[in-house]
Amino acid sequence: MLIEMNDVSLIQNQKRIIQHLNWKVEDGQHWAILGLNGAGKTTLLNLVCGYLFPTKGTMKVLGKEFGKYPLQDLRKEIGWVSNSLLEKMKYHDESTGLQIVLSGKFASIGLYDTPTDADVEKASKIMDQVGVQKLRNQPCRNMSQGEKQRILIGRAFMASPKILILDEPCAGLDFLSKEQLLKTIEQMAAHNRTTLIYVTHHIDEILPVFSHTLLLKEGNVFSEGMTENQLTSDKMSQFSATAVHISKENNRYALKLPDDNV
Ligand SMILES: Nc1ncnc2c1ncn2[C@@H]1O[C@H](COP(=O)(O)OP(=O)(O)OP(=O)(O)O)[C@@H](O)[C@H]1O
Repeated sequence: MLIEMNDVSLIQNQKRIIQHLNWKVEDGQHWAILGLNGAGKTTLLNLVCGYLFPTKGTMKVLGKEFGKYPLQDLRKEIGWVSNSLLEKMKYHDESTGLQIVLSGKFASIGLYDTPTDADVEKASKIMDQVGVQKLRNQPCRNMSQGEKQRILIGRAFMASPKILILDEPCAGLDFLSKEQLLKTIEQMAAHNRTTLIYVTHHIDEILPVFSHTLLLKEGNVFSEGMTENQLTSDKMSQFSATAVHISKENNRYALKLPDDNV
């Protein structure tokens, strides 16, 4: 079991942000977390990475109970690609694609340590998988946002994490860059043993590789389980308190609102 949360609640500033949450992630699964703004997605990720502690309930991540194991060691096994990481790339404008990917081994963003030949070989292989070999010697300042996202995903794989959190990776990407990034994510899932947790507001980003989906609402699990049982018109209408229609074509989900609900 990779993540095990039992009746977890989190209260901050007198506000109950997470309420009686139960969630289990097993080896070999890939999860999507879908929630509207303010549902508690970021808070849930902060709990998983040990940046926040449950007020009530118990949780284990990678089999380790919180408070009984050094968090530093645990965090090395969890990658987190987020917008704030993308922001930090601004301070490494001169670093090349290869340097950024390599730096994942040392949990830094720029490269301050000397990599071995084996590290460079591993980084090169990852860059092939992520489709960014052409950015090997290109400084970050010349990269598009979509290219930076793929470089950051490559950087995360450099540490061979057991869990990789992809926190709204398609936010701000144009439709072509988004499709390219989704393809990259699918490929990485096929080539690595890392469990992916993909956080999003949009159901069209939930690719077939995400076997399981958690619908998070008001800090609670609205529903969870096999993706095809979550992304149905009935369930999504209840979830969003709006009549919505879900369709699936070429293995991709789409959501449509009736005209009078817009
Ligand atoms: N420290 C805090 N004190 C009080 N309330 C907080 C605190 N941190 C978050 N919240 C509230 O908890 C709720 C969940 O926030 P969170 O950022 O986890 O949601 P989210 O699902 O990630 O949202 P978004 O999709 O908009 O990024 C929000 O209503 C937020 O205002």
